[in-house]
Amino acid sequence: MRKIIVGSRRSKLALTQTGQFIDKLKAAGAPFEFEIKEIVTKGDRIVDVTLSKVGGKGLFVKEIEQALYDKEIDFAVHSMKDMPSVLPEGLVIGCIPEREDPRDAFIANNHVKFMDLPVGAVVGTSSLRRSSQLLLMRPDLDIQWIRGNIDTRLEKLKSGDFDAIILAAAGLKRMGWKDDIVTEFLEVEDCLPAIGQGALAIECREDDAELLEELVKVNDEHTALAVNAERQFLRDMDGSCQVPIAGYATVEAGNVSFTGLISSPDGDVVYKESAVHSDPIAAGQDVAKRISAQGGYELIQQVKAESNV
Ligand SMILES: NCc1[nH]cc(CCC(=O)O)c1CC(=O)O
Repeated sequence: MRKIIVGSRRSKLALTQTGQFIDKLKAAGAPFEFEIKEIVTKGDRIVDVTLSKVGGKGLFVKEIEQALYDKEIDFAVHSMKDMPSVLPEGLVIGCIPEREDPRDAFIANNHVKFMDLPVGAVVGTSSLRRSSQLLLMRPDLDIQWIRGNIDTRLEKLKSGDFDAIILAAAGLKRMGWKDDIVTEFLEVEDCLPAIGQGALAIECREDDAELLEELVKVNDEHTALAVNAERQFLRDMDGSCQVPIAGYATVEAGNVSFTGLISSPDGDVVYKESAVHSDPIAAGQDVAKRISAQGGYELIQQVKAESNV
């Protein structure tokens, strides 16, 4: 029996996601043995500065992709939202399993609801996408950067450094946290998720036919269509971490409904558009085109030039 080496980051969430995906493959009857190989990425080593300052998406995947090239691993389980919009030559997303909850979770001390937070309350997030959308609803809030894994962030909340924090619902749920620790799930209409949020990307070599044949058995059609629309938007907008970018698609009766958002880092300028198409690529492109026509693309180029990426 072929032994498949699975690459994973070392964080608890990454290892949990990887273990859960391997269980799914086994349940689908994949005729392999599995071994997990832990890989430390640049994103894991940088803990003292805001990630958006040190260079965009890809921080969590580069070393893992090198290990795929070097055949040290056979596939890797990534959070889709950490994946750059274009994959390097020779590597593919072998499948996209069913998506977890795509929403952001708002967690406050004493379970004070978001709109009931006192004026000037301190909210912890290290995502420009989240901060710009939260400030649209509550311009008075004091957004402070927070880093670390889920446990660390919950600890910092409890210690009183923050009145509230925002975490992806998917991470919490995969780690087995019950809904009752969440004060409220932010609806996608109010806080549009990161592109691919809640979904996983299973990345492998494109010539590994034997593995690909098993991976497609746990592909989720609806999730894959939705993520294709979202990532087309990401590609067309030339997104990077410096610019708040969000997007979320759903699939119903063969149609993909996609909403995309771009905003200035301070959240003062926001472009948000939706489109429905049977083709996910067309849905992503349509929204990108409309946002670009309003000035969204220039906004991205301007922010990039200012930050020298
Ligand atoms: N930004 C880091 C990150 N990358 C993936 C997840 C987990 C959620 C997911 O799979 O979308 C998280 C944590 C978070 O944003 O709270």
